[in-house]
Parts: sequence; structure tokens; C-alpha cells
Amino acid sequence: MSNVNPMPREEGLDHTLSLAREGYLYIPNRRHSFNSDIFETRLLGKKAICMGGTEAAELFYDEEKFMRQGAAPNRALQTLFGAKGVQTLDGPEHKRRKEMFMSLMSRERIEELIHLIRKEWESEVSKWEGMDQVILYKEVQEILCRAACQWAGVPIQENDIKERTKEFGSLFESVAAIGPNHWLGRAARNNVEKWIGELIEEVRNHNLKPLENTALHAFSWHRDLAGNLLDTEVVAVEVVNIIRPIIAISIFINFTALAIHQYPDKKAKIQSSDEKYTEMFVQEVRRFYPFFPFIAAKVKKDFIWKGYKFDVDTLTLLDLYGTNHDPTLWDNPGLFNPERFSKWKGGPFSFIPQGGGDYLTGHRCAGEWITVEVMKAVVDQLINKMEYRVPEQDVSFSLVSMPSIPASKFVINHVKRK
Ligand code: HEM
Repeated sequence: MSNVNPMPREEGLDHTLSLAREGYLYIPNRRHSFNSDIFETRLLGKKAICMGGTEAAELFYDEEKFMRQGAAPNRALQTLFGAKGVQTLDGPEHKRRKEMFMSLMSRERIEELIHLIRKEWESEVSKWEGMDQVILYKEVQEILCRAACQWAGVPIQENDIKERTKEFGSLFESVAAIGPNHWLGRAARNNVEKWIGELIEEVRNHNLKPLENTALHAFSWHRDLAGNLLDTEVVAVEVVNIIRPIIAISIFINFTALAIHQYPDKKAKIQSSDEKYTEMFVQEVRRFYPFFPFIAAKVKKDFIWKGYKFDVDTLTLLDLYGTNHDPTLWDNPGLFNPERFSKWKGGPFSFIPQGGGDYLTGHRCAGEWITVEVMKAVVDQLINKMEYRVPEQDVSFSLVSMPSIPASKFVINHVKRK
């Protein structure tokens, strides 16, 4: 064992409170002070490893070394993820389930979603023209809820939109909450899973016939490796795994609107450049602003990496926010600078707002292409299709509360179609 070195270690009994207090900066602060991309700490009463940077991300996505089963805390399963979803699976079972998701992500299907969102957006602009003020975050969530349900083959009545939007929103807004908001998130999950579960039963009884290439259809009839249909509850979790994150793009859209407002020179450049610059702008929004701070896995079997010992079952967190702001990977990472993406060489482990690695064989976000395309379409709507003013408001956002959203939820007024 002479080749094993002690890992830099945060002394003390437990640091869960520091994690809650420092939020997005908990891991980056310690990577900086230990001058190490890896350190040991104690979270939820147990030893845990935190790591960040390209090499750590590559290690984290090695499925021989890490597994997802048992890694997500119960409070995340009860709100954000749901039980027995794709996020909790490993190996061939995960690959089979992930294929089910990726089968929806063709260029044509993504274009259909963008078309639905643009249509909903344009009809909302007419409503916004008559409003004294528009709280963009709330309004955009309703647009995305309508479009996502339609895209997923899930019928929804117009008078249910507000309530369902709130429920889906609370699944990702309550994940780090304690007390009443956490319980609201749990109640919302029970409600939406029950509603979707009833629709799945209708599909299986042939009373409801969603289009074949929709999530509701594909997931209801998906078969696992043993050739069996999935339990209704699991299908419901996976359909929610499509609709909920599409609505969560509202967070990136709020930051997109904020960036357009705060960086008028970049806005002018979008207006005078081609689509390539819009894409660079959107990528910089995803790199610069906070969304998911980190992701969790457990060590699958004992191994040694760079002289550090990883013991089976140890909770390990990969620093997403810190990797996207790592000064060894990004020049002047605190600067909002879309131009950096003109020279960016790409790579699956350095730019990881939605996880890293491979889409099909690993856990990288199934909806990353959708997210980028939706954000690009929204930039076009905000800049080329409407005019608006941004009144005085508090647009500060926290690096502690998760997920982080600008305080005012971005208010606009004097909206006019162009
Ligand atoms: C709103 C912006 C989004 C962010 C910030 C985001 C972020 C993430 C992150 C960090 C992961 C975990 C990666 C990992 O565990 O290694 C993930 C997984 C996932 N995301 Fe997203 N996501 C977004 C949008 C979407 C969209 C639009 C969809 C689907 C339409 C989607 C579907 C999924 C699924 C199904 C997984 C699980 C993948 C797996 O475990 O194999 N996400 N996402």
C-alpha cells in the first residue's frame, strides 16, 4: 500500500451545514484552499469525497468505478427525480432505459418542440402587450408546460395549466428546501405521478392513443431487458422526467434574459452576427450562471486513483459549477464572454452544466440538445420578435440557494411585438 497517499481532508465531525451555507461554492472553495481537485469530507454523518475538473469528471463517469444506485439522497428522490427512474440505474439496465429517452431526441422531434414553444410564445406576446408588468419566469413556465405536455403526448386542459405548472415547478424548486417547501414538492410529485399514471393506464387500455413518437406512447409500451412493460409508477416517473426538465429550462431562460439586459454589447453582436454567435451566447449562459451545483455517485468497488484510495460505497460528488468556473480550464472564468466558445475545442468532461461523458452509455443529461435549441429560439424571440423595457428591480441571484433564480424573476414591461 506504499503508493497510497492521504487525501486532503476537511477536519471535523460533519460539514452538511457548511454545504448548505456555501451552496454552489462549497466544493470550489475547498478545491481552492486545499489546492487540490479532490478532498475528503463528511456529509450526512458519513465520509464523502468531493472532486472537480476534467480528470475528476472523466473518473466520475467511469462506470466500472462508480454507480448511481443508492447515491441520490431520499429528499431528491421524493421531489426532483422520483423513485426508480433512469438516474438511479446502472449498467445494462440503465443503457436500455437511456435508449428509451434518447429515441425521442432526433433532430425532427426537437424541431417540433421548438415549433410548439415558438407558437405558444408568440400567442403569449399578445397577452403581455396588455399587461402592466410581465414576470418572465412565471410566464415562461406556462409556455413550456403547454408545449412540453403537447410534445410528450400528455393531454392537458387549459384551465389546469396554472396548477400543473406550479406542481412541476415545485419539483425542482423544492429539492434543497427544508420544511414546508420540501413537503409541497413531495405533494406535487404525488399529484403529477398520479395524474400521469392514470393516463398511462388509459394508453395501455387503448382508450387514449398518443402519437407514436411521443414520450407517453413510447414509455408506456417500452420493454425492459427481460421483455416486460415497466410498472405504471416507473413510466410516470420517466414521463415526468421529460416534462419537468423542459419546464426547468425557465431558469436558464431567466438568466438568458438577464444576460441580454446586462451585456448590451453582446446583444448588439447577436443582432449583427449569424446563428453561430447566438449558440456561443447560449453556451456561455449555461457555463456562467448557476444551475446544478454538483451530482452524486457511489464508489462501486475499492480502487486507487492518483495515489488516493476510494473505498466501496463512499458518496462522491462531482463539482459541476466549479468545473465550469475552473481557472485552469477557462480563461478569466468570472467574465461573461461568449467569444470564448469560438476557440473552445469541445470535450465531454470540461464543460458540464448538464453532466459529462456520453449520452447513450452514461448519465449525461438526455435533454442537453433540447435545452440549447430552446435557449437559442428564446434569444431570437426576445431580441428579434419583441420589444420590451426592463424596469428597476432586484436581479441579484444567490450562489447559496439551489436552484438559483434572479430575485425579481425578471420583470419586463411595455411589451410590443416587432
Ligand atoms: C433545464 C436545463 C437542464 C439542466 C441544467 C439539466 C441538468 C442535468 C444534469 C446535471 C443531469 C445529471 C447528469 C448526471 O447524472 O451525470 C441531468 C440528467 C438528466 N436530464 Fe437534464 N438538464 C436539463 C434539461 C433537461 C431536459 C430538457 C430533459 C428532457 C427533455 C432532461 C432530461 C434528463 C434526464 C432523463 C436525465 C437522466 C439521464 C441519466 O441518468 O442517464 N434534462 N440533467
